[in-house]
Amino acid sequence: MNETMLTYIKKEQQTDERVLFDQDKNLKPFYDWLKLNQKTRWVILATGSSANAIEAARYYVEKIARVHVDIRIPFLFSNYEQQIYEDEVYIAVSQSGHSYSTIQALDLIQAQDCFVLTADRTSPIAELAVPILDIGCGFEAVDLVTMGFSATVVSFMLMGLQAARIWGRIDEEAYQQELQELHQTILRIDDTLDRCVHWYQQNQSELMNLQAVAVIGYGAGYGVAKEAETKITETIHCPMNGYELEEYMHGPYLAMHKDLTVFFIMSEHPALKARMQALYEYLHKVTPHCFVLCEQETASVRDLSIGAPVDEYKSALLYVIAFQYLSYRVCADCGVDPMITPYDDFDSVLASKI
Ligand SMILES: N[C@@H]1[C@@H](O)[C@H](O)[C@@H](COP(=O)(O)O)O[C@@H]1O
Repeated sequence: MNETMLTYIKKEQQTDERVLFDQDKNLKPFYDWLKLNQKTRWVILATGSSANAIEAARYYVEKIARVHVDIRIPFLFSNYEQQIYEDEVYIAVSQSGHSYSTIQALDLIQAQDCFVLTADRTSPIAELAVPILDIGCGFEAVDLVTMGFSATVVSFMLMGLQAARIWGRIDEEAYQQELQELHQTILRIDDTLDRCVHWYQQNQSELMNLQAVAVIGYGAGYGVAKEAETKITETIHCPMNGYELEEYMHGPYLAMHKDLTVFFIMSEHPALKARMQALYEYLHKVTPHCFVLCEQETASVRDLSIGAPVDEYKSALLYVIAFQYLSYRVCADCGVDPMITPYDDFDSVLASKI
């Protein structure tokens, strides 16, 4: 049987559990480095889903380890931002290890603290003389990655959590509790997928006919919105943007119209959730195609509930499944194979992947 995106969405829970259990082996060079260094400016070089995954995990890492995470676009870094600062540690993230711009940017950083986080130790990025950190998810045959996104989120959160532990930001008890909470969140992935399947079925005819899409989030939900943008654009090919809540209110709202479908990621943050609710009240008078993603069960079949409270900072692991499944299912229902595109030669002609 051919593998599809769904094959890998279904593997997320067990894979993330493995990432958790294997962290000391897979992330060892970074943990060893943490014992000798205390650099608090973490520069990430990543593109596409890898950058989105770091965006989804960054606020957790920044909060628990008290570091600053700076996600840079590799091509801009290589061509315009070549200053290398001694107080920074550089982490290039590429699941496949084939993204040319990320490899090129990493190659420019010499004699500095740097690491590569990849799922393939034999890939071109792993050939650079840089310590390798393993995402630990193994090979994902479907390029439209889902399992690897989730595993990258977990890996980066663990890197932050270990920094907090090793640097004494938290004690052993707090570390164990965090680890357990992360595990409990991972153990809800399969249930969340079941909820997404049910939600999709209830709204199938509407979700199959997306004209234009906006996904709005804040905090970790912003990373989810950006990954939704990547995934929906790569698969369904409809006009699509992922926005941060307040940024949406500074211009993009002017492009709203009655055929726009809007997804509101309402993770638990007292002030921002209320602000998102206010935006929802306004937008849903303009377009009937509004969908809310939240913790609690509601009376509306349009709302996708993840069923129980989750730490806002860990919530991306659950909310992202809605957009992964949506991307897969709309293609399946429309009889489209997202792996087949008229632009199969793009990567080789433009050499964006090597
Ligand atoms: N179309 C793919 C994206 O889906 C992927 O997210 C990105 C980064 O890939 P990697 O994490 O392997 O560097 O590369 C391409 O742009």
